[in-house]
Amino acid sequence: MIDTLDDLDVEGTTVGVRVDVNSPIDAEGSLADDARLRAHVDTLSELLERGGRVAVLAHQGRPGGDDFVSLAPHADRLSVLLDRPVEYADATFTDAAREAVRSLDNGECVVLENTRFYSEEYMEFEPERAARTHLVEGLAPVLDAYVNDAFAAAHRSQPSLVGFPTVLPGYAGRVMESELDVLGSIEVTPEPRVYVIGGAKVPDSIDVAWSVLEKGLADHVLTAGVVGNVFLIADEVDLGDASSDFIYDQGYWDEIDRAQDLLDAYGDRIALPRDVAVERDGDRHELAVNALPPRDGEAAMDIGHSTLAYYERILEDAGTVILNGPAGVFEDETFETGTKELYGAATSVPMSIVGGGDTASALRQLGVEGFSHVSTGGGAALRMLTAEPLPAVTALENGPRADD
Ligand SMILES: Nc1ncnc2c1ncn2[C@@H]1O[C@H](COP(=O)(O)OP(=O)(O)O)[C@@H](O)[C@H]1O
Ligand SMILES: O=C(OP(=O)(O)O)[C@H](O)COP(=O)(O)O
Repeated sequence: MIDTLDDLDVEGTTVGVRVDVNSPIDAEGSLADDARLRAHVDTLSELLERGGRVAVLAHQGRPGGDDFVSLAPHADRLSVLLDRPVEYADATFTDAAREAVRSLDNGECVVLENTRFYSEEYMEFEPERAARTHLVEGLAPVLDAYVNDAFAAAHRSQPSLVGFPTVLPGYAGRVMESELDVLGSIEVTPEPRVYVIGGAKVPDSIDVAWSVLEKGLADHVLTAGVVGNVFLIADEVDLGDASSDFIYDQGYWDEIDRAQDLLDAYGDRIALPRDVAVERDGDRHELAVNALPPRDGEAAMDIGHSTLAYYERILEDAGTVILNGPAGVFEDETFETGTKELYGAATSVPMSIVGGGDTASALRQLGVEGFSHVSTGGGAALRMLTAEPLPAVTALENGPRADD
């Protein structure tokens, strides 16, 4: 049982609110999409209107990535969305951060700096250990309560997600509450159930595939995107050096063995791309799997039309489809077809659930709509749809209550 904002006496309370505003960032370092910020407006407005003093905690990107940037643009955008001043502090748990939080008045809000600028926040801990990190020990003393609205990060056991609710009374925000509500009952969704795993987070996707196949939740797993490429290599298809180097550079080479094990165990329920699209002479060029490898330098950037026809046939009979991750490099118009058509076909399935920051932004960009539920989370939604507990939710369940 988790407490929600209905259980929190907000007036005059200093609340640390963990949100997930991890967003695409453009070449100028600005937000390329603000959907994840808009999702948290209800929670933040409610806390502020009820007289809370709000310190916003969030991560952006991963160390080393081009999108690993400060939360200053997020604070500016939140100020517009909340229609009130939102301060930004370039500190998270130091004296400067504590001072920024202490100086809040009722109904005021400060966005603290990207939690992942501190190395401990990019590690996974048991909650008790997470509670002893610099971030939590430094900031918790100036907070009265902790609200977790970051459903999209709830599959991570990082300090800002599992440490704070171990030492402070914890509450689910409105996004967290509604996501848990919708996604908490996967076992009772209509069958057959099809999971589509695309995108670029290969280890997470393979974990999910294992879990749903092992538990009998998935009748079919359709692979696409980089995940599909890893499965093709595991199936001994020669995708050429460009795709292989990309997978190697991402540190996903070991995933090929895991994909192979999965194919050995559940190959009859896993569908692999039958063709891929590469760029040739400036255009999209589709190659059947038996015509691979492509020419030197050509990478598999999307699934092709024969794969689409194959996957659409499977979707025609599905009762539920759960999708995460674009089918190709949708950011490039030449390779948006796979994502547009596959996701478009999924909207005709009686129950269609989509997850993922990039996926949701791809669908908006491509104008694909009509799903039963578009989750703010990708990995988190998938983890939940495997009927696995989310560490950040477990930490809220097990943490102290205001009346303890
Ligand atoms: N074949 C491919 N090669 C390289 N990148 C790909 C391919 N297919 C999809 N992608 C990339 O995957 C990224 C999104 O994946 P991911 O982060 O896993 O999605 P989400 O945030 O929805 O979980 C996009 O930037 C897209 O360009
Ligand atoms: O974007 C996120 O996850 P998602 O891509 O699975 O939707 C979350 O912000 C978690 O980020 P992370 O996968 O870098 O831990």
